[in-house]
Formats: sequence, C-alpha cells, structure tokens
Amino acid sequence: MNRAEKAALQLRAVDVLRMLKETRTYDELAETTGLPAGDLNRYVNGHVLPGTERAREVVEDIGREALAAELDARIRVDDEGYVDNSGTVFDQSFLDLVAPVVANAFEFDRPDVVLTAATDGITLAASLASYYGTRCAYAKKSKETAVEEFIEARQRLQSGIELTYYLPAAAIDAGESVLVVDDLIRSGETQELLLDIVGTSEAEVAGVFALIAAGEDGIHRARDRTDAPVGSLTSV
Ligand SMILES: O=P(O)(O)OC[C@H]1O[C@H](OP(=O)(O)OP(=O)(O)O)[C@H](O)[C@@H]1O
Ligand SMILES: Nc1ncnc2[nH]cnc12
Repeated sequence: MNRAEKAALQLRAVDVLRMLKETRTYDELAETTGLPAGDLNRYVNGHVLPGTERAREVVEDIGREALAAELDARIRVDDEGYVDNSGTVFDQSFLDLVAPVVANAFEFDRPDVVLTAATDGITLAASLASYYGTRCAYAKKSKETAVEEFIEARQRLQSGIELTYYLPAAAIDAGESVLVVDDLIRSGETQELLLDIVGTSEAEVAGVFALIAAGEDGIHRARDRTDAPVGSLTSV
C-alpha cells in the first residue's frame, strides 16, 4: 500500500467511526469497536488518525457488521416479502460509506466499470464507481434516445413476461473488468441479464454484489454464472 492509499484507508475508517458515533456514546462506541474511548474521541474529532492496521479492522470488520446492521434497520419488508429500500438507495451519503467497506470486505478485482440496472441500483453503482475512480454504467428497460448502438439482453421471466435491458454499446469495451451491482437480488434474473451484457461485450466479471439478498436463489444463480466473488451486505 502506498502512502496515499494508507491515508485514504485511515480517512475511510474515520468516516465509519463518525457514522457509528452518530447513534452512540463514546463508551458504547468503545464496546462496539473494542477500541479505547479516548482514542475514538481523538479519531472522531480529527485530532489523530488511526494506524493502518486499526483502520483496516474498522473498515473491513467493524464497518461491515455495523453497516449491515444499519442497512437492516433501514429496510421495511411488507407482508408479501417485498422490500422497501428507499431509505437506503435515496441516501447517497450512506452509500458513500458502504462503498469502501464493500470494496475492502469482498475480494473484487478493481473494475474498469461498475454496471447496474436502472433504476434502484444506480445510486449504489455511482458510489462504488466514485470510490474506485472508475466509470459507472446502467442498463435500462428502454432505449436511450440518440444512441445508435446498444447491447441487448433479453430473458423470459418466471412470470412469462419478456424483459429486455439495453446498454449503449460504447459503455463497456472488450477486455474491461466489470463489477455488476444492484440494490437487491431476488430471483437473480436481473443480475443474469447484466452478466449476459458483460459476456456480449467480451468483458470480464470482477464480481457481483447486491446490498440486499431476498432469499438465496439470486445469489446461487449468480454463482452458477461466474467464478468471481458474489455477495450481499445483508439478506432478508
Ligand atoms: O433478482 P431479481 O428478481 O431480478 O430482482 C431484483 C431487481 O428488482 C428490482 O428492480 P425493478 O425491476 O423493480 O426495477 P427498479 O430498479 O426500477 O425498481 C431491483 O432493483 C433489482 O434490479
Ligand atoms: N422490492 C423488491 N422486494 C423483493 N423482491 C423484489 N423483486 C423486485 N423488486 C423487489
């Protein structure tokens, strides 16, 4: 890790600690993190930065658990098992905290493009793309005007309805590495269409990630399609 990467990791750890501190006293934060309350106070107030190893622990372990818990608290599941996650996907600052934690906790190769499906995956994809410093692309259920060439992926869903996603062909180049993300994965049909688009582009899959897995079907379906890491931050 070079000096800039170390500094970035240390600052991300401070962001995670500040988020946790919003709903905790320093004693409670010490209990959550296992770190001394005095040190935490200095980190949160910006007087001292945590050392690299401590920062890594905060971002990868403590951060992942804490963000999963925060995500769980923001999700509403209705009587039929459908998820309302607008409390998450509308909150770009929360997603900006999720991005480094996800990038460090899952073993995704650094992508050239973060790909999602419109609509609800877009804010997560934007956060991850911004974290990696890469492009963000989203496939849509309709063709964008003025674009001449599209990659199309079509599938007949379990419901019998045919679904087509369109991505401007220039969004992904052959040989690029693509991280496929979405807010939610249930049947895995959407992720499969995104993986079809990656295949048609002759690009590589860096990983598949969803904030929420509703059941295990979608995760299994994605794992059948790629050897790259597949995971979610939480499941319902
Ligand atoms: O794993 P699956 O069964 O394919 O379900 C997951 C997809 O469903 C939702 O999108 P939706 O089609 O509702 O579109 P939206 O993002 O515009 O709400 C969600 O955002 C995922 O993209
Ligand atoms: N919001 C949602 N909750 C559960 N399953 C879904 N499939 C598509 N959208 C969904």
